[in-house]
Amino acid sequence: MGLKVRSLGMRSFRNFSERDLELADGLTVLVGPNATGKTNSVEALQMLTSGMSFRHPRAADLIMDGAPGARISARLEGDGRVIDVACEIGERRRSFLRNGKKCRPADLSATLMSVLFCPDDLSFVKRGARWRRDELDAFGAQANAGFRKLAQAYAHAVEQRNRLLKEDAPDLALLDAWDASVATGGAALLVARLKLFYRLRAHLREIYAQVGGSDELDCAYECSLGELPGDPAAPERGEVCALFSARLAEARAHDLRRQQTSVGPQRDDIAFTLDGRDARSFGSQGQQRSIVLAWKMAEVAIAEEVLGEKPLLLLDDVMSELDASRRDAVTRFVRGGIQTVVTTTNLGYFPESLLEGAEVVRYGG
Ligand SMILES: Nc1ncnc2c1ncn2[C@@H]1O[C@H](COP(=O)(O)OP(=O)(O)OP(=O)(O)O)[C@@H](O)[C@H]1O
Repeated sequence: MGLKVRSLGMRSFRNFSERDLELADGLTVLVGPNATGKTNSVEALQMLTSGMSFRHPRAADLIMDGAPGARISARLEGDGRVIDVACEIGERRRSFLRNGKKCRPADLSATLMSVLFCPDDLSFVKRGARWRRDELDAFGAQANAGFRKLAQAYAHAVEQRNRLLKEDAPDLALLDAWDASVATGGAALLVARLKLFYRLRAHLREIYAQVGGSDELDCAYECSLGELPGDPAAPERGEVCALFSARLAEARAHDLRRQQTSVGPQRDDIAFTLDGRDARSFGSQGQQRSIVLAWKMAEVAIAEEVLGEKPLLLLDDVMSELDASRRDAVTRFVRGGIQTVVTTTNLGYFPESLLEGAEVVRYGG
């Protein structure tokens, strides 16, 4: 059966002074009018599973107006295990707890992962490259604590190099040192990213056909360093580092002028094609939505491979945005036995047969 979230508790969190809810093993539907706290509940569940929120809030934003602090907690149960996870939020910081002991955010996702699909994701294919990079990195951080560290270390190195580039007369010896750190950290992050990307790609094409795509979907990792040596899915880290160092040296004059680092994983992108044509300009809105749906389902498949159990699926207000055939694809997926929390203002988007076994939690009114 695997681990399931049995219950969620929120204290002084967002618009809730005190709210507890029970979750079903299968589908839980949070239904109610706008601004009643459905997304806030999904956010709490995401924080307690992935250790992060898709809204990237400051700690203070999470605390109910006027309260000194907030607490969210969940009980996970399954296969004879009971695990309590919590997050205590103060004005400046949040701390995570696992069975009452302080832990790292990564320890929560190592217990149970989650995959979130929300309205912002619907424009995943055509939005700026940052959205696709962030999606890959956020999923990588959940799947592997090492990935999280690599991403943080690399972001720090690039930030320091950019800070130096902004000085009036940058110390070039120091710039050499930051170039070395950026190249080493960037190569490690890139190798980890590519490994994850190719795993997702392997599932994506097949899942796209299952969600109703009749054309052939493919995706490519567009690397700002140019073509990488060796196997694109598993390049050798030392060779990537050497290439990165060479690119930084070539770009130095340009970077000094522009005062920022112009090459590296922070400039990469993921491009999708349908029958070989760019999905951004050629794909219909429906096809682009099928691509992101397939991408999220591919994340579910990888999460299951990583942890040996299905992740928690969080669907925030997306049913109303999908047409009937894509809603059917989601319904089939949910029926496949994944614990799912869906928010909606209208139960009419769900077939009667699906609601029969679901826990329906009403918000507002
Ligand atoms: N720190 C906070 N303190 C008090 N209220 C807050 C806080 N943060 C958010 N809110 C309130 O929570 C409400 C939004 O809740 P949420 O986004 O969960 O709505 P929702 O039920 O998902 O609505 P919709 O159906 O429109 O998506 C807003 O009214 C907002 O003002």
